[in-house]
Amino acid sequence: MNALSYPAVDTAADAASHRPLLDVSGVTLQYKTRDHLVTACYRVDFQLFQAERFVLLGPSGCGKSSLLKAVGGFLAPVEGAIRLNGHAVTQPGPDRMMVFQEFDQLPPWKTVKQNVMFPLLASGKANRREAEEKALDAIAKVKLTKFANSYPHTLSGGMKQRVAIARAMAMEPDVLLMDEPFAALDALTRRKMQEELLQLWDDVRFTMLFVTHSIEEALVVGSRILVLSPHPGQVKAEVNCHDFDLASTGSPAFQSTARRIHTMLFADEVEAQGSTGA
Ligand SMILES: Nc1ncnc2c1ncn2[C@@H]1O[C@H](COP(=O)(O)OP(=O)(O)OP(=O)(O)O)[C@@H](O)[C@H]1O
Repeated sequence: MNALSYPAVDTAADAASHRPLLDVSGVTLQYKTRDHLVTACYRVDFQLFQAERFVLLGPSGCGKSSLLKAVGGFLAPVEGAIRLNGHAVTQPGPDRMMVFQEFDQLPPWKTVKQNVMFPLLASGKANRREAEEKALDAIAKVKLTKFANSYPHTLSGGMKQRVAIARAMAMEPDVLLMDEPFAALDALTRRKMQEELLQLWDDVRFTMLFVTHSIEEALVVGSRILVLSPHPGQVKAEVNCHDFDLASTGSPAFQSTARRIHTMLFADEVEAQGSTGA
């Protein structure tokens, strides 16, 4: 921990009374390829509490997506443990729903409503009537009621991402996992989606683990940020940023925190280049 580190909760008493929803402890993730063993991240620790908006921030290749996959149960740690509600994560489950960057994550032959209903039905979480009710409710929350019977190819990129968010939210997961969900959108739409996500959070108070490599996006959408070093990712610091939103991007406090994170990431890049002789 360094000067940018803050406690997750205000007092030791608070800490004792709050069990983390998600506990990632000493997690190392690796990929075995035919020729190499790639270490994606090394001994990463973080804890996520109910209704937090927790952001994994770091340069390309530092293992952010890999960490999200591991929390999703798609990639097993070679070292350390991941616990959700005190239980070891060993496989994917409906308690963790993922939203990806890609616009083609929605089957094109299903309407918006059918897309949102699908995981509810496939997981057995709801019967058809309940699934329809939950789907329409989630679709209304992302302001797409008028498009409930439209097909994905008739929607804009931003609208497709709202459907993907509605589909995940309808499952009422313990944690919503978001892998750079707005990265492929144009700047204005991205900003609008960040605003809508924060409104949705105000309304529903879900728990979110959000991956980005944009410092500004991390500060806007997050309540807490885990800053990771370059490949293989290691925890650099935790930054408390729950006071920031889109309205504060021009404020001196926002700008100075953004600069401090930038310096931290950039210093790492220089170190990494130095160590490889680049
Ligand atoms: N399926 C895979 N097989 C082998 N190596 C992989 C695989 N997926 C990721 N990696 C490697 O693991 C490291 C971490 O990748 P990861 O995608 O988790 O990083 P990231 O921080 O999400 O990057 P980006 O911001 O570019 O998406 C990288 O070196 C990457 O090349």
